[in-house]
Amino acid sequence: MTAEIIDGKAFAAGVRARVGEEVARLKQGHGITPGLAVILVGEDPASQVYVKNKGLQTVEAGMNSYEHKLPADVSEEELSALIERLNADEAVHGILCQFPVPDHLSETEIVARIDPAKDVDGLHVENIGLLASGQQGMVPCTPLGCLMLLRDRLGDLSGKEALVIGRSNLMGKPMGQLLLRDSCTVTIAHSRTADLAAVARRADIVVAAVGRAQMVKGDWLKPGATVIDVGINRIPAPERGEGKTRLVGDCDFDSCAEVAGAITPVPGGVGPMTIACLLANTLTACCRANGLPAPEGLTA
Ligand SMILES: Nc1nc2c(c(=O)[nH]1)N[C@@H](CN(C=O)c1ccc(C(=O)N[C@@H](CCC(=O)O)C(=O)O)cc1)CN2
Repeated sequence: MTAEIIDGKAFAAGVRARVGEEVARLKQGHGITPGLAVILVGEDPASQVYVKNKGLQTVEAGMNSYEHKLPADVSEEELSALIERLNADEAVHGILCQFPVPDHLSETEIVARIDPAKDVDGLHVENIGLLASGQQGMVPCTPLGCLMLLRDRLGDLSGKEALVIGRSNLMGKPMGQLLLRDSCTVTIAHSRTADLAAVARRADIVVAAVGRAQMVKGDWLKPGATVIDVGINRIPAPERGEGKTRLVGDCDFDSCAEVAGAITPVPGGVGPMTIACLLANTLTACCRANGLPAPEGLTA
């Protein structure tokens, strides 16, 4: 079997276009423009690229973008004061702090200070609790993007055996909750899981978010399974020249594509969905803040 390649880049472009249409409608009908504030602490090169892309795509969708770049040695008090200002600012509907942050700052503390209604990363404990109890809150962007890709390919997910590999707060745990909400039978595997290959062979859906390059092999998969690869790992690529590198996922793409029914590539799979869903979440937060229904199909 040779798997269908799920084109996350094209799907994300569709989500962004839909967000843009809804934003135009919101402006025209209600005179409201959604606003997203992104905080970047320090000068991590990858984070700088992600934040720049977030700003560009926010503006492209017709929303206001507010970028706050803080020095790597910013104090917790200064960062908290900025978040307080953004919480109180009516033009700002979504707030996120780009991760990772320098070691002297706590990601948990930062998220705790963001107004849950503006927490477009969906990481505040209030939003985690709402998701876990099946209520409406903000849903983390990457798991939301994975869910959109899965629903698009498989339609109704109910009754599917789903395996999530990885138990991070940003990805594995919310992904498990979302799949459970769609009535999948969910297993969340991690570094202590015994015989992961045998667990994976039962799964109709495998979401790999473990952060280990090319860990999931094709002979772990049930034939026809849908594989969502969330990993973004840079590995040496001597075939491209001395010192060169390339991006790979948590799945060994070539062997998995031989067995899976469909698979996301890296790059060009889940990654682009993260920012598209951030825009969707900002629109959702803006609609809710103004007592309007959030557009259908852009949230879980
Ligand atoms: N506060 C947050 N911090 C971080 C998050 C997050 O969701 N919230 N996620 C990641 C970084 N990230 C967005 O912030 C992100 C990662 C990857 C991509 C992406 O499009 N990747 C491309 C490849 C990019 C490359 O060439 O390096 C792909 O997979 O095709 C977008 C956004 C950590 N921090």
